[in-house]
Amino acid sequence: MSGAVNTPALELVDLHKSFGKTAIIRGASLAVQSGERVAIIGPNGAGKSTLFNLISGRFGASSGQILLHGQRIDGLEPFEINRRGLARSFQVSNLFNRLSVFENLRCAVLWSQGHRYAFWKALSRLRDANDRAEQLMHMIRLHKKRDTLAMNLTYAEQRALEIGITIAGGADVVLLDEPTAGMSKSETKRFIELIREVTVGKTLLTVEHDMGVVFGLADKIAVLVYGEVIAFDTPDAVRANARVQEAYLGSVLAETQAAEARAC
Ligand SMILES: Nc1ncnc2c1ncn2[C@@H]1O[C@H](COP(=O)(O)OP(=O)(O)OP(=O)(O)O)[C@@H](O)[C@H]1O
Repeated sequence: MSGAVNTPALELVDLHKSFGKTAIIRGASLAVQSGERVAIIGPNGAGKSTLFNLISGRFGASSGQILLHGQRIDGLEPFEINRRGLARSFQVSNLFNRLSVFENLRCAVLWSQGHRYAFWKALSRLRDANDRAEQLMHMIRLHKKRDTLAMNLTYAEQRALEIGITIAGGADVVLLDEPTAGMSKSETKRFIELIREVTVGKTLLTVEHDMGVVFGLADKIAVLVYGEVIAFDTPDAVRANARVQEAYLGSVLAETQAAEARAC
């Protein structure tokens, strides 16, 4: 055989998770290559959020392995996984509402550098953190809101700030949980562009219900049904996959088309 085999940026190997006697993740396997943008889709209750919680270390797996760049991360604490280069978006509630955009970003940068308990001592002298926060603020297009308190931002701006905080530490594998949930169509469109820009060169995993976002953003789609990845392929291949049609996508696409027809 010729050609080197690339180590996946993120790999799940026969992952299982049960809550009590109930098996939720039932042998999920997935290999995501560096730089790929992957959307995880599946019916309600399929285990998508649970999978994110396992990958980010919030839940421990019942069995199986999770590898980040070939190194096992299952069993590590969330902050250890974060320091190894995997970041997960939190919901808007993770923002410091009474801090400004700039201060939120600077806190995130300092935390990622391990200044968690000392950041108040010499903020103004920490030039690197200030520079990085400025850079992030431009990336997420909130530089004109530099001194606005997080609580006074629009919802879409808060979600952008949340993404800035997520990538503040320079993680190269980024997990976003329904990044456009609650946004209008035009906000969603702009937000997809923003996500594309800020994740250039990174590996991205999103959990997503909105098929417009899925097909607009993802290089590959992983379909999770009853805790198993039943398909992992390009959007076109997944759309054409008979098993996916039967288990999930057929009904979702029909609903989407019916909703669009009603809206016309
Ligand atoms: N901490 C927990 N304890 C017990 N059961 C849980 C826990 N977390 C999730 N579950 C159960 O696991 C199943 C999968 O939930 P999960 O939220 O991962 O699905 P999902 O695919 O993200 O669903 P949705 O699309 O509706 O958000 C559900 O039946 C849920 O009730």
